[in-house]
Order: sequence, then structure tokens, then C-alpha cells
Amino acid sequence: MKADPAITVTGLVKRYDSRAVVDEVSLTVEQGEIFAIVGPNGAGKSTTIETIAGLRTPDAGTVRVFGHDPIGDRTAVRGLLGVQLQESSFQDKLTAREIVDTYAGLYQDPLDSGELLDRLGLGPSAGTRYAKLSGGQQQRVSIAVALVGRPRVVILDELTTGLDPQSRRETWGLVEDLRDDDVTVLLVTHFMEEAERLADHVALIDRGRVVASDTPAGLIGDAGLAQQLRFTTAAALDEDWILRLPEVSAVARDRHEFVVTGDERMLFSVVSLLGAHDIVPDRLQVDQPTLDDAFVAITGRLLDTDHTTLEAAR
Ligand SMILES: Nc1ncnc2c1ncn2[C@@H]1O[C@H](COP(=O)(O)OP(=O)(O)OP(=O)(O)O)[C@@H](O)[C@H]1O
Repeated sequence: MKADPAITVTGLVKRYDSRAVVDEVSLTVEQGEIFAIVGPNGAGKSTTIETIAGLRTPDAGTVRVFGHDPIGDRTAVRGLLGVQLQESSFQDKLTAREIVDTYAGLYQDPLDSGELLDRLGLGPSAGTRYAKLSGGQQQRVSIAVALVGRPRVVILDELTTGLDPQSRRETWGLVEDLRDDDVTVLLVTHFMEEAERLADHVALIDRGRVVASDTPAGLIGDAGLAQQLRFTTAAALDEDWILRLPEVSAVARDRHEFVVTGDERMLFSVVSLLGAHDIVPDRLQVDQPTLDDAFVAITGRLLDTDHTTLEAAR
């Protein structure tokens, strides 16, 4: 039997000055998955997760965290949910260890702060004041704070914004470790690469609404984007042979370089064709569409349908 979802959001509406910044959002985050919410600036991502965390009151709709209402059942939800909010800031003069200890004091059975800091690679910096930590270390302190209460679900908002590529990759490793420990992760990001790499499920939010929701592969597949295959060969090869393949929609040629566009079955048929003519291509490369491409395609389609602007998606 399938486990109950970790988080369900149904018809959530949040208004500011009568403007709905979250407009009938529904989401289901299954236990043990990494669920990413992506979308342009101002789309309503932070408002959605802050409402899930019980920090904002919905104007309509329901939010449940393991069946509990974050506002009506605050104590139960606090024990189940860890939250790292965008631009968390802590007292500059406190050390990493003191900050985590302070939050540990809020829980009945917290993790050992020293062990947690060690696990997050902060052992050597445990005695360093927050203000003296690097950006990546400060982010890890905020993760430690989110994890110290042994949450079953953790919300991470723009976790890797401002980190250098190496710290970002290390942080991705930490998020994957959480999933390996059966912690459900709801993350907000505007890095498509991050969502594609980490998430089991992605919801794309735009102007307060969920406009697409699926696995990264499902979103890319549904966007109907073509693949490209590039190769070079000095052999006698007529591009019409390739163009006749039903999987191929276009062939561009620049002397010895061929760029073939087609659907996902194109690679096999083109390579088979080359093999049948005893042609071994040089520098064969497949360009797969990415989640970023899918995002642009999906939001572009929305643009086509209602003629409104979507600056951040461009
Ligand atoms: N307390 C508030 N009062 C009035 N408007 C607000 C408030 N908080 C957020 N908003 C507005 O609601 C909209 C959604 O904001 P939100 O922070 O949820 O978006 P976001 O998708 O998280 O954006 P970003 O990626 O820039 O953080 C924005 O237009 C924002 O200006």
C-alpha cells in the first residue's frame, strides 16, 4: 500500500492587497522524494512554502503536513518539519555550534549538534562566529538548523543561491544524503540544473499557478523538444539519405560536419544508417533537451496563448 503523502496542498490561495500571488495551487509531495518548485521571480514559490511551514495563513485552500494543519496543529507540525528559509540569518557573534545548540533546545529529542556539524563538514568551524564563516558554511549552518529536530520533511528555499559551483555540488550531495535517510525534501530553486539533477518531481509555478508538474524526464518529454545529433565524417555521405529516415526532421551540413534534428529514436536509426554504409563518424555527440529548454518551451507556449509577459523565463 502506498504511504500517505508527506505534504498535500489543495486549492491554496494567498492574496496581498486583493491580488492573488498564490492562486489555487495544488501539490502532493510523496514521502521520501525530493520535490522541487521552480519558477520565475515573484511567481509565488516562497509564499507557497511559507504557508506550508505555517508562517502564513492561507486565504483559501488547505495545507497538510503528514495530515496536520500547520496553523491549527502547530506543535505537531513543528516536530515533523524542518525549514531553511531564503537568506536565513543568525546572530553574527554566535558560533556555528551555539546557533545549532540554540535551535536544538526547541526540540525534545534533537540530534547531537557536534555530530550534525561534523556530518555537514562544519566540525572544524564549529567554534567560528557566524559572521566569519564563508557563504557555503553559513548555508550549511542553516541546513543544520533545519535538521537538528530530526524532521521527517525539510523545506529548503533557494539553498544554493550565492554559492560557488563546488559548494553547490557539495550541497547537492547533502540533499541526496537526506533522501537516502528517508527524509522528504521540498526545495525551491530557480536553477533548472539543480532541479533536473536532484528532483524526483518538479512543479513549475508561474504567476501563482502550477503550470506543469511531473518528473524532470516527463516535463522534458512533454515539451516535445527535438534532439540533436552532431558528427563529422569525411566519407561520402548524402544528407538526403539521413533526411529520408522517418525519425529525422532536419539535417544541416557544413563540409564534414552534420547536425541532425529529430525525435528520441533518431540516434539509433542514424547510427544504423551510417553502419550500413560502413561509415564510422568522428566526434559523435548527442544534445539532449534540458529542463531549462522545457521550461522555456512550456512558458513560451503560455506566452503564445495569453500574450502576457514573462520576463524571468526568457
Ligand atoms: N508580505 C507581502 N506583502 C505584499 N506582497 C508580497 C508579500 N510577500 C510577497 N509578496 C509579493 O507576492 C509575490 C510572490 O512573492 P514570492 O516571494 O512568493 O515569490 P517567489 O516566487 O518566491 O519569488 P523569488 O524567486 O523572487 O523569491 C511577489 O509579487 C511579491 O512581491
